[in-house]
Amino acid sequence: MPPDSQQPSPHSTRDLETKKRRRTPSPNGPSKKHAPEGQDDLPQPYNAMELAPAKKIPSEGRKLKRPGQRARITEAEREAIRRRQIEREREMREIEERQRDAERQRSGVNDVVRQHYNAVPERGRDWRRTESHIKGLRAFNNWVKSCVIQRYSPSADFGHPGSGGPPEELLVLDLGCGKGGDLQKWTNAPQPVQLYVGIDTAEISIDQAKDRYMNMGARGGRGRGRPPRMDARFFVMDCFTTSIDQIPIIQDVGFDPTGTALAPSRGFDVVSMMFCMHYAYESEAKARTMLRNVAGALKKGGRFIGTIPNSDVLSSGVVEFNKKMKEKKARKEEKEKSEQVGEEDEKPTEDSDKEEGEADEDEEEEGEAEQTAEWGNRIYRVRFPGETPEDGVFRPPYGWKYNFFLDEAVDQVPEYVVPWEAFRALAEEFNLELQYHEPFRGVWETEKDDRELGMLSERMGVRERGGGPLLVSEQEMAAASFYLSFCFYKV
Ligand SMILES: C[S@@+](CC[C@H](N)C(=O)[O-])C[C@H]1O[C@@H](n2cnc3c(N)ncnc32)[C@H](O)[C@@H]1O
Repeated sequence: MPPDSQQPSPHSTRDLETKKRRRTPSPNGPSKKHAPEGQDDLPQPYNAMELAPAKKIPSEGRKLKRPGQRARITEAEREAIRRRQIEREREMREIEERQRDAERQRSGVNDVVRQHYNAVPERGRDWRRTESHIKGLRAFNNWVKSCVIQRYSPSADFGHPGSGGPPEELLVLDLGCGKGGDLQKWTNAPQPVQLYVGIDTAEISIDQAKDRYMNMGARGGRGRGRPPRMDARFFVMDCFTTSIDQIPIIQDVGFDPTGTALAPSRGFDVVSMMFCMHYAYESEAKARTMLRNVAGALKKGGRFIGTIPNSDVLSSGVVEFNKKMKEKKARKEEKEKSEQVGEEDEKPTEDSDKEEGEADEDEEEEGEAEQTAEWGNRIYRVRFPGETPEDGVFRPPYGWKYNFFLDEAVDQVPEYVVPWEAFRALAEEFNLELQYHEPFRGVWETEKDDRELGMLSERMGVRERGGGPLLVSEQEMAAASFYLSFCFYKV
């Protein structure tokens, strides 16, 4: 509803604001025309004029309603009125804040994530490659995703000399596909893709993915000037609370609703989850629904590939933080003890109470004792809102929320730790067997000298041409090192 709408909601801030203004006399006194005597507190139809700035009120309207009244109010009374007004405004702000909190609780984490991704602007390929502050990181992350697609999307018999005939084309399901950033990578996959199905909870991202697909042919690649050969379909759905078999094409390809069937003969060849699965680790129910969707959609021998934050990095971060806090606490206790001994030895005088700067130091230590684990650099930041395990073992393995910030991309969105070993064990329940697991830095080390992937890193702007230096700064590399890539096989 536009701000000047005729019918504000009875609870809207605008309405509260209007009431507030009616009760608070303008410094120029009330205008007869706009606030007739005795009607200040009566409900009145909303009138945009009432909100007009006080300077528009004509000068004769400045007369006080009861001359002399002002003189009867003492300074103390005026101060009390001012304080009551401040107090009322504070209460109002608290009520509004509580309403917003309740709304956030009702709509849940998924809505926060959905709204965040819907709001991220699509700034185009050229901007991402030239203007972005984190173009090195973007290029590196995209290159790692390409490596995983190139290495792990082909079926086991693809390219084998004895297989004969044209290669079977892949059916690919991309969960949390976002704005379709991987579409081009799939059209360049070694084994051709017949069908790509992209699902995401953010409806605006899905619209942008559709546009991207429609414009792909025109921009180049295999389908230069024509729509790409790969067929693509897009759907909006929360894949962590809902079974994706509600989507007809998922049923058509083949879906096992338990996700645990052995050797299913129908299904997708590949399910991909890039930078997305960690949102499912809010609860066991969500993680299980997510894996049921993944495993239920895969046929025997199908690959589950993806990238997620590396729980080893998160564990080391919290261990280091808790160690530091423990050392500080010990130092503080030690200091307090020695002060007590000192106090017993000599009677304190006012002067000997505190040395210069001592109070500040104490306050600083106390403040830090209340801190929660947080680290990062100019590009990325991780902050746990609550306590974290001293030994770095996230137990139980669900619901370990942290807020994540990534320059230009993710603004304090809640994410959840995916404790690697627990995830691997859960995946096994769905007959998903681990094939590959590599932190991003390791992907660089092992693939940078590969003939094709090395060349690709140059074309994508990860390193300079001719095997030149990395175009990814140290800070960007630290942010990239937060992630790992994986591949499971459906048995
Ligand atoms: C960091 S983006 C990654 C997008 C894409 N996979 C990529 O690599 O460019 C994370 C995506 O996960 C999606 N997502 C988060 N929770 C989801 C859910 N419950 N169901 C489906 N998608 C979800 C978000 O909307 C967002 O588009």
